[in-house]
Amino acid sequence: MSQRDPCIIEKNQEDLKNDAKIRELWMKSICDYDKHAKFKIKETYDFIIVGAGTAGCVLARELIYGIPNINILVLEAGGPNVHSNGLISMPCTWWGRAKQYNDWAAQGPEYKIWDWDHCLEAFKALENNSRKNPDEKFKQFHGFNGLHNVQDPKNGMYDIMSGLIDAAKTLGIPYNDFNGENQNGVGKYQFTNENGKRCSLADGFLSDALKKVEFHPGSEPNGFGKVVAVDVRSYAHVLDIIWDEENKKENIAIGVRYFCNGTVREAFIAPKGEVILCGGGINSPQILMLSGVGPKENLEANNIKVRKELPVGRNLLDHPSCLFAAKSTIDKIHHWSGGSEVGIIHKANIEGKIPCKEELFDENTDIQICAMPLRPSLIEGLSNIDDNFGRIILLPILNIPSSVGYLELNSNNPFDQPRIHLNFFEKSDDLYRMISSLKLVREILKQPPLSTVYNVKEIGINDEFGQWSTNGDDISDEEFVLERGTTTFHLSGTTKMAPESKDGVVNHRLQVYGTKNLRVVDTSIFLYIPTGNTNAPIAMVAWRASQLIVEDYTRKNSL
Ligand SMILES: Cc1cc2nc3c(=O)[nH]c(=O)nc-3n(C[C@H](O)[C@H](O)[C@H](O)COP(=O)(O)OP(=O)(O)OC[C@H]3O[C@@H](n4cnc5c(N)ncnc54)[C@H](O)[C@@H]3O)c2cc1C
Repeated sequence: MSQRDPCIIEKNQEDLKNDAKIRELWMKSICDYDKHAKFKIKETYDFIIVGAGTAGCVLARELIYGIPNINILVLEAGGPNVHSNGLISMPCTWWGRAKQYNDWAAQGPEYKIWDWDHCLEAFKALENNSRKNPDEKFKQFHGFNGLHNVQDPKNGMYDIMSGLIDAAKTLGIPYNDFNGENQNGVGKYQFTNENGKRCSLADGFLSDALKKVEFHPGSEPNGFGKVVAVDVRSYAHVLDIIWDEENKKENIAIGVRYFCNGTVREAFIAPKGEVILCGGGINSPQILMLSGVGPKENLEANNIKVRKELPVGRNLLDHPSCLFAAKSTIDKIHHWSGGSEVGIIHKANIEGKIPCKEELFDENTDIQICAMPLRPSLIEGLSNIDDNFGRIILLPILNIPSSVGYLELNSNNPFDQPRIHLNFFEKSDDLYRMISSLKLVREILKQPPLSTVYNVKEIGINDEFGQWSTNGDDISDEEFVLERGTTTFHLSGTTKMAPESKDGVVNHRLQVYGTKNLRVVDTSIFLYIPTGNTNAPIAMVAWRASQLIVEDYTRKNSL
């Protein structure tokens, strides 16, 4: 990848202005928003999918091809895929892991549909891995015919990244291809890439879903026909769920209210249809709570009538991380690869010490360190860094955090962000494990060839992306972690899939307890946060969910 194209930068700035304008319009109109207003347009669909992120795109594609003669409405609060900015197109890593799925399945016999065998089948169905000459072991864990492109780095790797691998090996960290059976060790990532650009699920799945358009004339002489297609609306912000007021006790979802083009609209589902929330770990719980499904206290405090009391917004999970930088005075980094080329996955020491040999070989890993080369002067937003040296960025991520957060409504305004309490490092073992990983990072940087050939020197930990603390001497590791620890954007767990008696919000088929025609399919449903990046696991969940929805729809139709 060469320097950022000035046209792209200009376009991004234009997009940002538009976003601000749209938001301003939303805020103005929402002040006048009257829930009892008469709506002019009545739209009916078999499925309404809320959110065209990872899960929503997979689901739209799998449902439109999986069930004959249906139409689907996808409502997306953000802009169309083509408006995504340059940063979103950067390549980055793909990583999924197996073990925890059997824990999901262990919750009861009905949860067996989520055991590792079922999940692996779904992972493979999604993936189109372009590895040349994959061996049998690799084939066991990867798919080659799906719509989600996964590649090895196209142009090889920077020498300094090979140096990092050698330095890690010097410390006794084993080399491993961690996209296979075991995750511990140092190795190279694969990317969700096509032609050097990050390939989203919208590129693979939503584009394919949009290709299916059929018209079926009505059977009666003057009967209406039906368009079989996926209708995607961008800048369409879902406000809440419309319930069947004639059967109040049953909490039957019949549609959604959404805001688009300056007005509040309604869309409805056909009698056997469903509303499927794919708004992500923050917004799906928010929509549920705005619709009266959630913790009684928080709903009542915001003047929302409680329809079903459930612990929505609890169990907020994320992977805390600390961005750590080292500078090489050897001028060998000419551009930003834009992705984590190398990873080190290890078990941390619970007392905050450098992990010992046994821990480095332990397959029960709890830390992932992503490493990438970076030349700040080439990156928009980092121009405040006045030197022109190359850097290695190392990002230790706590893959199995003990601390759990929660979110709650700030108000009943759908455009008001919920209050998010991440509670990072609340449990001391999280803090010590992160400190252990930082110490390991420092040890790696001291090893040859990093210390010899590349003259690598630690700079410190990131402060709001770009301002590095001077070095590790003037601030303790504990302060480093507590002050600079940040999100990895893997927010999950807020409508967890578990029995209702165990604080679940959705059942094993992802249906919201105490409601009808309503599911959640996104990272909110994770019981435990996956021990790795979340994009592939949630795509997998959406693929599995599509099978469950097809089964249920077929069953309803045969009655
Ligand atoms: C900056 C960043 C970098 C990341 N990098 C990686 C990575 O390298 N590897 C990895 O595996 N994971 C990565 N992730 C995490 C990954 O993107 C998420 O885990 C994944 O996208 C979650 O999928 P989802 O379907 O649950 O939600 P999302 O993909 O977030 O989709 C939710 C969609 O719903 C829409 N929406 C929300 N509210 C409403 C509403 N009220 N009405 C209508 N639409 C609504 C949103 O606009 C969004 O499009 C990254 C995340 C971020 C933010």
